[in-house]
Amino acid sequence: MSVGTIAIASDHGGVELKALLAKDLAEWGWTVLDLGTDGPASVDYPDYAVKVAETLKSGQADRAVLLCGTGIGISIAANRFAHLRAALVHDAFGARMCRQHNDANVLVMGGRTVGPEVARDCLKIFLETDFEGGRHARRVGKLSDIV
Ligand SMILES: O=C(CO)[C@H](O)[C@H](O)COP(=O)(O)O
Repeated sequence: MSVGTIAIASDHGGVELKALLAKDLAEWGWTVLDLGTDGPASVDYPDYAVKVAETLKSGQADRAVLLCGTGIGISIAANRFAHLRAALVHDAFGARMCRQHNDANVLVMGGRTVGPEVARDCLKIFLETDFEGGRHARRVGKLSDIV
């Protein structure tokens, strides 16, 4: 039985890590919407942030994973959309805090900056950690006021 639906996308710099994480997600019971890219050919990371933004906007998924070489470009692109709170994460602490304090709905990592085991840990924590609300809800609410 599916535990939920999650979108995943990357440019060529994150495509190998995407394949590993998509497999993990399926094994953990998630329905995975793989929005590409599908191979090593060079592509442009903003296009994949747009795909994720559209997928979350439509309600087909309410969480996503985005990957590029460093995670930097694709997180910049994702955070141009008001309904995305994309967190570039490199370790377990960041993965936990982006959920507890920031209610991040997009986990971003770099295929060239984190190894598969760290990435897998971060993803698991991201999925299993709840938003704490309270004072953080006020601050996250203010993010929505920034146009
Ligand atoms: O990390 C990235 C953006 O932040 C890209 O994956 C990276 O810039 C792609 O580089 P190249 O075209 O040299 O493979």
